[in-house]
This record gives sequence, C-alpha cells and structure tokens, in this order.
Amino acid sequence: GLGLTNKKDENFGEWYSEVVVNGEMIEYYDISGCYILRPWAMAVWEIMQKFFDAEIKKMKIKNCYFPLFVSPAVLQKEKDHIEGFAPEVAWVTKSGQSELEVPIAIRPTSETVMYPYYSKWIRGHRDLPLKLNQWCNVVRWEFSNPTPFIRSREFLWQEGHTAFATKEEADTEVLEILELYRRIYEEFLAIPVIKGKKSELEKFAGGFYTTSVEAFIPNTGRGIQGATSHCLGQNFAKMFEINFENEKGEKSMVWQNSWAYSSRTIGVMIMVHGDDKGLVLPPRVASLQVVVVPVPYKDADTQGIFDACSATVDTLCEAGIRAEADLRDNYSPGWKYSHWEMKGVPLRIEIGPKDFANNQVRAVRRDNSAKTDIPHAELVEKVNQMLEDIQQSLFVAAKEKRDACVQVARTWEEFVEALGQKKMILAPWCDEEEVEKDVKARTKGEMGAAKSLCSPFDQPELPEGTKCFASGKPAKKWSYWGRSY
Ligand SMILES: O=C1CCCN[C@@H]1CCCn1cnc2ccccc2c1=O
Repeated sequence: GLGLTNKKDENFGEWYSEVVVNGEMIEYYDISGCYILRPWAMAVWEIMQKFFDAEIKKMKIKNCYFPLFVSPAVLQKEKDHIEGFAPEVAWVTKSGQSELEVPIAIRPTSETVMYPYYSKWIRGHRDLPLKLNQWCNVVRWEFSNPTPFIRSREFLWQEGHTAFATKEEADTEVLEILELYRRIYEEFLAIPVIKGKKSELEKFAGGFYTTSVEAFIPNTGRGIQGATSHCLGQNFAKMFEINFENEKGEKSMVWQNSWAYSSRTIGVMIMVHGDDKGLVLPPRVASLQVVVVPVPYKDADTQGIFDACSATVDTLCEAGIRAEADLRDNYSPGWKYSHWEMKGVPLRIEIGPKDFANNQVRAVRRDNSAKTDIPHAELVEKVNQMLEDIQQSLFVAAKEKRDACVQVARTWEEFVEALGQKKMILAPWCDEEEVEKDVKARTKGEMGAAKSLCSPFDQPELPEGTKCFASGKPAKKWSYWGRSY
C-alpha cells in the first residue's frame, strides 16, 4: 500500500528508514553505511549549496578541489589528535591484483591534504588571506549504527580552509560562517539551532576553539551537531610550517579556520518535519513546491481540466515557483494525493469540474492540510503567500517543539530526571573538564552518555553563588547537555 507502516511517535527508527525510502530520497546500498542519494535528496543539497556558495563567494572565498587520497606520512603529521580518529580512516592497499607499496588513505577531512600546499603557497603577507573551500565527499569508516544522512561512511560536505595574518581576522570569519550555518538551518530548513562554543573536551582536538550550531531531535531526545566552524589558531601552522613575513619583515605563523556542513542537514530536516504521511519539505528547499493534480469526472470536460492544470503550472513557473502537473492517466487523484504527500511537496493544487467551471483552483497545504479556494486571477499572489506561511509555520512549530524539550537543571537530580524525559538540559557548569568527563561516566548506559553540546553565546543570567549542577562548585557558564548523535 501507499502509506507508512511505522508511526513517527511509536517507532522512530523504523519510521525514518521507511520515510527516506518511500519519499524517494534514499535507496539502500549493498555496502553497510553507504546510501544512494536519489534526485529528491540531491535537489535539496543543491538548493542549499547554491545559497552557501554564493555567500562565501561574497566573502572572496574561492572553490578548489584537492585529491581524495592522502599519503600516510602527511596523515601522521597530525598524530596528536589523529589517534582518536585513526580507526575511521579507510585505506587503499591494492590496485588490481598487486599490493600497493605504500597504502594510501581516503580523506576523512582535508587538513593534511591541503596544508602542505598552504605552506608552499604562503610566503609573504601579500599571500594572505588565503581562503579556499571545496565541495566534496569524505569517508569515515564508522561502526556505530549507520543512519541515512545522519551517520554514513561516505557523505557530501563543503570544507572551508582559511588562513589569515591575524587572530582577529580568523575570529571574525569563524562567526560569519557560523551565521551562514544558522541561516541554512533556520531560513532554509526551518529548523531552530543554538549557536555556541564547544567545550575543550568536545572541540576539534587539533584546533584552538570550536563553535557550532546545535539542533535537537525531539523524538529521540538527542542533540545533533548541525555544522561546525573551528578556529585552528596557529596549531596547524606550526605542524605544517605555514609561515609568512609580515610588514615588519618578521617571520610569523598564520591563523587558520576550518568549517563544514554536510548532507547530514537533510536527515535533520526529515527527522524534525516529517510526519506519519511522509516527508514534509520546507518550501525554500523543495525541488517541487506545488504539484497540480487534475480531478476529472466521467462526463466532465477532461481535456479542459487537463489544459487548466497545464496553464496553472505555466503561470506559477513564470512567477518563479517550482510547479509541475501530475497528468498521468494510470493513477487516480487519490493515489496522487498520497504519493505527493509522501514526498513532502508543500502545496497541492486540485482542479476538478467545479473548480474548472468557476475558474478557480483548490490549494491544500501539506503541513496542516488546510484547504483554500483560489480564483485564477489571484493564483500567484496567494500561492506565494501560502508557501511563505508554510515555511514560517514549519519553523515556528519546530521551535516551539524544541523549546518544550529544553529543561533547566540546577542539581544532579534535576539533570538525571530531565535526561530520562528525553530533554536537552540547560545547566550552570563549573567549566572543569574532569567534571564533564564525570557526567559522561555517570550517565553511561545503553542509550549513550550525556555530553556537553555547547555553551550558548546567548548566556542567561548567572547570579553570583550559582552552583555547578554536577560538582556543586561555583558555576562559570551555562551549557546545554544531552544525549546526542
Ligand atoms: O570539522 C571540520 C570542519 C572541516 C574540516 N575539518 C574539521 C575537523 C575534522 C575533524 N576530524 C573528524 N573526523 C576525522 C576522522 C578521521 C581522521 C581525522 C578526522 C578529523 O580530523
């Protein structure tokens, strides 16, 4: 049958696996952790990419493409933090029947691929800032439960790698990029995120500090890192000898950033907005915003109705709205309604004999099923209005749901109780790493431990004398905690 067999609020994991396939975003692949991204998913990726790529071009960041393969020598260069990631690195050891002299790694990220050449290209201050980005795939041979878009062994991303003469320039760019990531989530995917700084324990070990946008999945009560923008400080400059001669002729090391968002964004969108009828696409990232369905009756003027559907599509497309008609004669209107609801098309337009006779159309919203009859003369204006309303109400609904999942905790008991209720917890913390490790240890379990998600830039009041929820020591900052992906 057409409908989903799993309900989102009953068995979320199965619901998700079913909806990504029935919505024609994903086809499962015969290698574990690898998935086929079908056009319906690729279109979402491309719409986001179009926005982000245009924005970084405004920042004078240039696209490039570095090799997929990494030589072991250079990969080991980052040995201090790489050992944590080493098990995830995939290696090419053979070509045809013959063993390779030296195995070659497949990039899990491109710092070690790019930075030897940053060292070569950057000589003087006139070579700075060097600001490159690449749109590519990366491979991380993870073993924990693979999930389409959310956790896969290969994924698409962009990775930006920039080098500056001063710390100030780097600090500024970190936040400019983070704001773009917020816009990707809140303005395109209609998902609320929290901007914040990662703890020393959770940050990118090779960097100086990490900022991120954190999303939340109410159904599982888990936080999810939406995107990251790291300041690497001069750590990689030291490792890869990326120096320059400044205006005073002194030799000094560059200040670097690296930042990424990935195809994981699409999974978050599905998890947040999807329902028991299937995908729900926010209009701004929907490759098809309006589907027009004819509802012919036996003795009605079927050809006239079909022509009205095509004319409606033409009018909408001329106005820049992504619209198509489903004129297939081998499927019933009812079948088409379910099909396009499963695929999450934000707005359906029906044209039956009555609509046709009155020179109007019936518009049905995917998010709340509201029906509106629109006279043809008002078509473009009303459809644009409805698409904007859908975009906005998806965001508002997701924000209200996320906010309802946030619980303030001031004591360990309150923390554990909130965790048990699948909440994201906002708690005052002494900012001591040992305490953070202790929270992980004390919350270990089959659901996974709680960890710090970020310290929000938007800090609530912290009255003098406020105690850390976990250690009882004087609290230094508010942080979000929770189980996570
Ligand atoms: O996030 C970003 C933004 C884009 C560029 N890279 C940074 C940091 C990546 C951290 N990381 C993440 N997984 C890895 C897996 C294997 C080897 C190395 C790594 C690794 O360095």
